[in-house]
Amino acid sequence: MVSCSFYHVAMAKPSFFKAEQPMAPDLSPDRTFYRGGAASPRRDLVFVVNPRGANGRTGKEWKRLLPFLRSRLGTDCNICESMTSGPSHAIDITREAIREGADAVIAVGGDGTFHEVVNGFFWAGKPVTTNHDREAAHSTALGLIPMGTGSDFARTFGWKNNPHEAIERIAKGLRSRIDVGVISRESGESHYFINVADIHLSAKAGYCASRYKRFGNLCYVIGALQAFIGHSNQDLKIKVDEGEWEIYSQVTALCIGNAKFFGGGMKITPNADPCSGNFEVVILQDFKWYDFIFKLHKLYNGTHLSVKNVTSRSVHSIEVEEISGSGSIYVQSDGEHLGFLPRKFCILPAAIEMIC
Ligand SMILES: Nc1ncnc2c1ncn2[C@@H]1O[C@H](COP(=O)(O)OP(=O)(O)OP(=O)(O)O)[C@@H](O)[C@H]1O
Repeated sequence: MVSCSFYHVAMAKPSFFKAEQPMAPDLSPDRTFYRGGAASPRRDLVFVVNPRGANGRTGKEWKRLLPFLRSRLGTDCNICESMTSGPSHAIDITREAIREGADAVIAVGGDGTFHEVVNGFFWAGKPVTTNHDREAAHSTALGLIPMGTGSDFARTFGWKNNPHEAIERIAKGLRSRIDVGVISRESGESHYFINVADIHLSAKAGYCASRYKRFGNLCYVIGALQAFIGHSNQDLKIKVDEGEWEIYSQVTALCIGNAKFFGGGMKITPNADPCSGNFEVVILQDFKWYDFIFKLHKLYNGTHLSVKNVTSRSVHSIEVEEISGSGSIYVQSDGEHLGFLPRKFCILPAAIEMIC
């Protein structure tokens, strides 16, 4: 059972705050939570809110949203809110909520916050599970109230940055199992992603864009322009589905899609489907700066796969190494800077149950 009122995770200050009205009188204080059970169906929903998301708009909008959230979900659910205090805090909150048996952990913010919540579903290479033995069959669902700058993951499902619609989805409670990507390297921890991981120019553009989030979606344009400075296409070594190494010459960007959109609405991997058990890998080769001017509209509407020097393939795993040995080829996942090549990307089919 999640104790919503004062709950401590790795930090000194409480992480969950009860954001609901008093408990219904017919429920005993030491009640057990069984998802979907007939006896006591009150569910613990933990909302992980990034108050700094979308340049601070998420925090303000969340405050306005709470009364509606309470009235729509508070009758059947215990609503716990937890504000993130900085980068990576959402990971700790999520792990703790799952261990305590939360029915769902719902990210409130953009793709970065959602990405951290997804990473909180795993620890030391394995899914996090509840501490309560009696709830061995229990699994915590993942939810999203998109309120970010780009909110790219939500676009694959056709969801808008509309919190009221998101709350209706949570109230309906429909769930589907979706795939998650895992990124590894020879040394170091695994890292998880749910939307798109990408390499080289686009990853560098994302890294640059993150410094200009105060300009809203314009940050992606500024980031792309900045990334072009000093950019050169690179030959990369690629191994797909544990096959032979192949060389792709003059790669501009390599994108691994579990879902379709990145960079604030660019439909980069248009055939990706988070329920398919595969990634779609799209590789752009030998692009010049003017190609982006003439082909940008195709990248946005997802019709770029027929363009010269663009290839697409469906894969379960892909390893990517650079040939030049510069150690400076950017990697990002879900819009978050991850470091530099080499990396291996594998799909974990149906890894998480998601509120859809
Ligand atoms: N309290 C906080 N203060 C500062 N940064 C935070 C805080 N909590 C979380 N963060 C960081 O803010 C980053 C961006 O947040 P988020 O993704 O929610 O919004 P966004 O960047 O505006 O949206 P999008 O990623 O969809 O473009 C996250 O990666 C997270 O690490």
